Amino acid sequence: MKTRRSDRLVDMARYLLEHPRQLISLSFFAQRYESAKSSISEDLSIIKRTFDERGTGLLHTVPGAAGGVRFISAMSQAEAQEFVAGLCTMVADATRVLPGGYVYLSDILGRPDILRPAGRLITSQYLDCEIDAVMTAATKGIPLAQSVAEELNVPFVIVRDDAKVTEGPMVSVNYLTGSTKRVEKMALSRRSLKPGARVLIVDDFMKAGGTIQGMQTLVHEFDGTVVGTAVFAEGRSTVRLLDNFTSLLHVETNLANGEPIRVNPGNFEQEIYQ
Ligand SMILES: O=P(O)(O)OC[C@H]1C[C@H](OP(=O)(O)OP(=O)(O)O)[C@H](O)[C@@H]1O
Repeated sequence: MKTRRSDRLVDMARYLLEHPRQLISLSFFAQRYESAKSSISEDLSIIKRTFDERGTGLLHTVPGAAGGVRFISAMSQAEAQEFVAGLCTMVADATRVLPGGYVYLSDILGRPDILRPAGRLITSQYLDCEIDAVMTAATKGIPLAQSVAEELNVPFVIVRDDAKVTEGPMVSVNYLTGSTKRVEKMALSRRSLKPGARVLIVDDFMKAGGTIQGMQTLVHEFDGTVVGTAVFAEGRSTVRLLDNFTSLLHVETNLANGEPIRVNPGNFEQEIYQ
């Protein structure tokens, strides 16, 4: 039975949002709603206009017989600025300061209402990048990595600080923790990444960057490519082992003027879209 336009628009928008970065042919929608391709094409124009006006994300059209449409999850500049301003206020709490320049974030990174927009904002930094997997280090980076992976519609892989029998054969690397100048080990199951995988590295917090650097080394052990590195927050550190990364927040503690904590927007690209 032919589906009315109003019903098609609601269901089509939901389907697109639930299948980000997947190319979906007009024939698929035409069969799903028993409607003509010309009607589907008009439907998609309405959805694209609304998504653009509301900052929902991008709807790319791929022309040709093998073409279709692809929804790209993204966050508009206005929404990003408002979201990060709220995070700055939330994190700028002296009781969050931990020894060694770390900050307690686990409550914030356990909230779906924060993880979802944080995943969209991080994803927005890589709109034109092809990404096969998200990589994070156990444990605190896992919720954020899952959110980013969901917005990219790709798997996320978890690097551990020790080999596990239950992970099968593993690839391990040693890395220098900049903060404590100790040599540490991290390992990833051989099954986790295909050779040549394009990987986005995500973590909750970066201080010296040793953990991130270790994950970058691991990606190269799989002959992979590091597409980018994104952290929820970067702390200040006398040692900084890498400088090419994206952060949502910049956190300073133990400030010279006796201020317990200062939180500002990180270095994420604000001119995302719109
Ligand atoms: O930039 P660096 O100096 O390497 O520090 C950032 C590390 C340290 C901390 O993890 P831990 O608290 O060590 O481990 P877990 O996430 O398992 O709690 C954080 O989650 C980052 O992964």
